[in-house]
Amino acid sequence: MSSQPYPAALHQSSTQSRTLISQNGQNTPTGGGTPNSGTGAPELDVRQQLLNYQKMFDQAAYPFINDASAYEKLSKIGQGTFGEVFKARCKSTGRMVALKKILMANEKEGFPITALREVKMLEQLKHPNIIDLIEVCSAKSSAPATKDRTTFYLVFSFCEHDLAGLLSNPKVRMSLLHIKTMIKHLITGLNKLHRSKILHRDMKAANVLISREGVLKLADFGLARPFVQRENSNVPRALYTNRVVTLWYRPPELLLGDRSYGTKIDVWGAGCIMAEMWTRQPIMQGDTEQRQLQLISALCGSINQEVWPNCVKMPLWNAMSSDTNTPLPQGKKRVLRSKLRHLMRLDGPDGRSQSDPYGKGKPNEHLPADFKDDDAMNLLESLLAIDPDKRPTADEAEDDIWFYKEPLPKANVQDLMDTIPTSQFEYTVGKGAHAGRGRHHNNQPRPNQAQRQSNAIPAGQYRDTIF
Ligand SMILES: Nc1ncnc2c1ncn2[C@@H]1O[C@H](COP(=O)(O)OP(=O)(O)OP(=O)(O)O)[C@@H](O)[C@H]1O
Repeated sequence: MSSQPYPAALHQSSTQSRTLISQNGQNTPTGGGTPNSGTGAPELDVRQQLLNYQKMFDQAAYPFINDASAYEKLSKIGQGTFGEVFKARCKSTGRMVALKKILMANEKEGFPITALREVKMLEQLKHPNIIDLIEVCSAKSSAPATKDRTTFYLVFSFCEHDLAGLLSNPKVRMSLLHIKTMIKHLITGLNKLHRSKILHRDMKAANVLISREGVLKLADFGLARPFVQRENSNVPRALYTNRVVTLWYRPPELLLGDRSYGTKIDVWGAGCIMAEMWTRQPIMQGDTEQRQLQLISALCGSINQEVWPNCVKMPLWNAMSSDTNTPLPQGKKRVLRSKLRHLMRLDGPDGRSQSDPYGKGKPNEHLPADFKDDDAMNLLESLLAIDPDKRPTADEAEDDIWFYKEPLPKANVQDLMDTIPTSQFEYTVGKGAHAGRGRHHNNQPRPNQAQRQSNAIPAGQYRDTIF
């Protein structure tokens, strides 16, 4: 495996990279000038220019990028929105990796800017609880239709499991200690991300991977972006795209059209994931933005100025509240605590195994009848506060009292991993739980998540429900 740094070109904007990487070291793009280059050369039509750029990319040499032939592809493990993901083995070291293919098909600007952003951010994010980008590598296609076309891959250290897969497997029994350890890892990874001034913007159980050694890693930085800390509240925040975060994990401010959101959108996602550790399914599964708001109100209480003074400033507040079938119903009590308490008391403070991971059976008989893990519940309540300003920062959450009480979180959940014979990917790929993973930025829930809930749900039909 190469320990070489990423190529210089990858540190530049994609436009710059076109001029920085060339076959013979000359710093000029092949294929003529740009439409208004002012050289007096005849302007090329756009299509021809694109072909020229593609040709330039295909002909270029990438001296700092390893050839993908250093890896032996073993199986396809995922179909991301932006390309396929393969499990592969490094031929020289035997190390298992995940190769994420970067789709170049419609890329007008050479190396895709989204992938470039992902690479740049992951470079800064070296942390045990964040997926490790090992390198970028390239390969020439041998298929007749795309012969000699260059394909790039992001090479990640391989993780055996993802949290969505683990939670959907009834054979995986998690103790309170396992849950606490994994939540601690999740929040520690998120804290590293936010301290590095990066928003994840796609927090969900499917984007949380777990290594064979039982260490949780935040993954999928395809939607992540750097942010600027607002030092002075009089200075308006930058406006970001609102269409982020998979619907079921999307917080109220995004659903109400906020474009100057901050780190608390990820904190809400962490709260949804924390609750899912007990419910074993996403806690609010709406099929439209309006419905998602209704489900949030049904579980977390009505959204209004009493609980969130600034809610009326949200761009869609008026539109949503004047709707005759309003997605912002009033008079709804917050029932998160009462709904989850039963599930949470299924396990003891000593971290004994759950007797029934789905909470359908009797509560743990070793526990006093009035046992409740109030500290876990208090943390969860705060992560899922309707008002983003009332949610803790990841830094505050990492320091939560729950993590300092028995059972203390461990370094890893290796003992849990040892009870699972095969990789979750092998268990689920092709069987539904991870099939057809499209990124879910629109109104349609991702099929894999719908399929996770119950075998009784026919393909294409989704529950519109709270867990
Ligand atoms: N390091 C890894 N180890 C094991 N599997 C991985 C790894 N990285 C990604 N995968 C698998 O590939 C899938 C897609 O990867 P990823 O989420 O990064 O791509 P994406 O295009 O952003 O996908 P999505 O559309 O699902 O958000 C993951 O859900 C996971 O199943």
